Amino acid sequence: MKFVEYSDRDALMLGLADKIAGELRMALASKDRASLSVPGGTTPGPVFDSLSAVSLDWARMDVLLNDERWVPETSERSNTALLKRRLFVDKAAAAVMIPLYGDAPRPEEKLADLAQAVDAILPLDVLLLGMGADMHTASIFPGADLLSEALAEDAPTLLPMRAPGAPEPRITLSARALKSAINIHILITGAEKRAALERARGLDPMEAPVAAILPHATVHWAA
Ligand SMILES: O=C1O[C@H](COP(=O)(O)O)[C@@H](O)[C@H](O)[C@H]1O
Repeated sequence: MKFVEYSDRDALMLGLADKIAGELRMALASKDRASLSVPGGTTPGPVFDSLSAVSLDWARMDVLLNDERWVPETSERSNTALLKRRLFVDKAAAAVMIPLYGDAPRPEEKLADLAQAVDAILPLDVLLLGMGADMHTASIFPGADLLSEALAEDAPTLLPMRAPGAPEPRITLSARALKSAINIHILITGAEKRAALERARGLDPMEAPVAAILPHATVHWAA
């Protein structure tokens, strides 16, 4: 694992957006289309704000979430709605969104269709992940019903997920799909998540799911 500490959160968000933009530019220089997967939640909004204003050939970009809460876009918990509000604006509005939600009561009903579109763009060129203080990443939670399936080396690309700490069903990229990304970054802020990260480094992914990704990732942190 690589660890980069920034002087403050503004420097973190700007520096990380710049790093990601550079990696996307590199990817677009050598092929027709490139891909970016991003987290939802409360942390990455400022990175999206910066990225959305970057001059890139966004029309050649496929963008998807790492995971989604199984709620419609009208819900304030919808990661898709966050992405549309903060990333798919300005220059980045030209990017193609690969959805992780479909209108059905349960994720299982849409899983095959959603997975087919994600499989078509793997491996991801750039993966940005978040992490919860409980050491979950994407929607791979400690104690989740399909945790061992999501961590398996032969895991499917997408899994439905239900966990004690998650109020609604989720859909998530598996650890296999995440780890296959070419450039992997994890964004965390604050003392609580820094301590959780240190704890996760010594734990098995069944206890600390983010540990499955850490050896492949650069972690970006500011207090
Ligand atoms: O529920 C989620 O949580 C994690 C962490 O979110 P944060 O609010 O602590 O930044 C996020 O990475 C994930 O995509 C999201 O669905």
